[in-house]
Amino acid sequence: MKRMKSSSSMTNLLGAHQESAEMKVTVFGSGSFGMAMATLVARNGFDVVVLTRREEVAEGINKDRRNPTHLKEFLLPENLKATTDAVEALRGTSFIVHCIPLQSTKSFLESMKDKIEPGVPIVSTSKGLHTETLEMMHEIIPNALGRPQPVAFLSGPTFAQDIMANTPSGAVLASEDIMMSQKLAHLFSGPTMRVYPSEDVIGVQVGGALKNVIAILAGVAEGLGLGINAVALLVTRGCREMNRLAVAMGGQEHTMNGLAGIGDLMLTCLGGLSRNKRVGIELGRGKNLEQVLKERAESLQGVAEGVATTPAAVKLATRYRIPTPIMFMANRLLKGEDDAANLLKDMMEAPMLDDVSLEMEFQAMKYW
Ligand SMILES: NC(=O)C1=CN([C@@H]2O[C@H](COP(=O)(O)OP(=O)(O)OC[C@H]3O[C@@H](n4cnc5c(N)ncnc54)[C@H](O)[C@@H]3O)[C@@H](O)[C@H]2O)C=CC1
Ligand SMILES: O=C(CO)COP(=O)(O)O
Repeated sequence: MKRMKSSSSMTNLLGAHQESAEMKVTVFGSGSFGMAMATLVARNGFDVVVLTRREEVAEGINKDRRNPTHLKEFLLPENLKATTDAVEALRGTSFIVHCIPLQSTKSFLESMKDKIEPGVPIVSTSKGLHTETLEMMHEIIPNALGRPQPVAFLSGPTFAQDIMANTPSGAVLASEDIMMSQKLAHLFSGPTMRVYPSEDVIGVQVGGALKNVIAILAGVAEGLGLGINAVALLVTRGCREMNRLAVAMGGQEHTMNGLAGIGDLMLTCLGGLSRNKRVGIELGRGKNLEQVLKERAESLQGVAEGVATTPAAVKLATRYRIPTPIMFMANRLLKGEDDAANLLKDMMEAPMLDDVSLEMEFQAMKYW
């Protein structure tokens, strides 16, 4: 296919999809979401190259048009290729879609910093908070690269499998520059994907990170066999915690009421495909976290970002003095400090404090 000679600036993104056949997109990561994003933009006509760590994955994609480890039931578009060579993956690229788990992003990007052109936009799809530094992707990316880089954040209720199946989905794409959000949102949009541009970089990222924490507890309730009332109770009260913390951190309430907030929370907590909810289900059934994570790693079930995000979420809630008893419950459970049944009993017995100030509610929390 015909390529633009130099495609590293935002101006090259103007006019897509008309120019899509001339633009190359690089996707970092060949896991479930890397494959879904690569397929989505390939369907929009871009030449896509997936950067993978594994030769057999690159070979499967290039020769058989299937990823042998993730979503292998789906035949991939012909204009989607893969390589293990970062220089080849990035040569002449117009933008990058980053689909590497958040906790691994710093070391991954540090190793890539000399290979990524400073003007190439990176669209991050990673959902989480760094366990130790509490950073989000808008901090991790420039810190790892050691320079500013145009960045945007795509988040919403988008299970990889449904994107591959080409059923209707929607998401939000945020960057500090609304013009850039609009252009990039357009590149992901198509007959089965609506992407809404936003400037709320914080809200979009916090929504995607915290919904995974609540999803673990939704899974726990299901694993304990407590019924849908209990799940709805946890998810709704969890949503309130998520919104309050996001706003305290600088996110906008309307973002939390949209696809990147409640939309993703509903999908993850109530849909059947969530890895985070699955971790919770196993914990609710009595397995310990170590056992659950070992089994998931052995069967390549993919990252459950909520596990590493939960300790960071409670530290941020403490920093901002936001009462988040459900997130604290998740943290105690993951740390093995209490069992699920006890924690839920405590939650039901906690005093009703809805008509007091946030600070009084924060001080009245039991565990922290
Ligand atoms: N799977 C889904 O439905 C969705 C996932 N996401 C987010 O996308 C991100 C990626 O998720 P998935 O693709 O589902 O995870 P996954 O576990 O299926 O794949 C992760 C990929 O990253 C690679 N990777 C991990 N550590 C690496 C490192 N240090 N260096 C190089 N490559 C590394 C793995 O080899 C794998 O290809 C997560 O933050 C997730 O929350 C967002 C929306 C939907
Ligand atoms: O973020 C997701 C969908 O929007 C995927 O959720 P899980 O990571 O829990 O599978």
